[in-house]
Amino acid sequence: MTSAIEVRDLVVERGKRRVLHGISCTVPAGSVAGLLGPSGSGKTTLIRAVVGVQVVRSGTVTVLGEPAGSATLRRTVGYVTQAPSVYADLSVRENARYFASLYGLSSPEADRAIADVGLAGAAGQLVGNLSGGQRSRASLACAMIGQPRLLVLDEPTVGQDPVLRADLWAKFHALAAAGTTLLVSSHVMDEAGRCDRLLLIREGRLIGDDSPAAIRASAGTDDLEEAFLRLIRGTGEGVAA
Ligand SMILES: Nc1ncnc2c1ncn2[C@@H]1O[C@H](COP(=O)(O)OP(=O)(O)OP(=O)(O)O)[C@@H](O)[C@H]1O
Repeated sequence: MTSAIEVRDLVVERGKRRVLHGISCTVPAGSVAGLLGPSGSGKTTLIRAVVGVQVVRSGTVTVLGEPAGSATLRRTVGYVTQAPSVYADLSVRENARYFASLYGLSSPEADRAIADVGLAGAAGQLVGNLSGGQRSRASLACAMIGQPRLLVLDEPTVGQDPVLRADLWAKFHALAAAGTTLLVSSHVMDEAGRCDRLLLIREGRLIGDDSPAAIRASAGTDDLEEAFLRLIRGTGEGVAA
């Protein structure tokens, strides 16, 4: 098994507080890994460390065999933050074509990414006039254009309706089947169940790193939401808190 992400003993301080307390985990290449945990538990901080924009106190983060943040990873890691990073005064198509041009790619690739996120019908609209959910998908399309080997998505389905969420998850799995690795943070439990592997963080510590089925078994319930509550509260059967 090749790893796309390897985190070893990662300690991060933000402000004067320690927010990650020695996290170690591995994400296999070509898998969809879900990152879950209560608000403020450190998900975005871990994501920032993986994409190489977070100063770390100690430990290592290796991405596709290189130290996180290496210049060589710029073209191979795509990152979509919670705040959409597209130009409001350009149309969806103009945004996508602009990002395509940065990768030396052509218009058809940009148009394909727009269609992949279900925005073909809104391609001519100014991003500033889109709904929040449409804007997030425009941002996702721009991140997918360069066909990154690792796609890191911070809450990509917020504001999407159930049909679009299902379509996006189908797309994520299609990308994984083609070899892309996805690290996806989410608060939505039915989405957690769609991941190959789940990383569960509580107060800056990893308290679960397994398949959804194994997480259910370890918490002693078939209901993933209840399993998370038990693990978060430290009341699961096999909880390593
Ligand atoms: N710029 C910052 N300076 C100081 N502390 C910060 C900063 N950003 C985040 N923190 C703190 O770091 C901790 C982890 O925050 P992080 O954003 O990683 O959590 P999260 O799990 O992604 O939360 P959410 O689900 O609400 O987005 C929190 O206690 C937060 O207050």
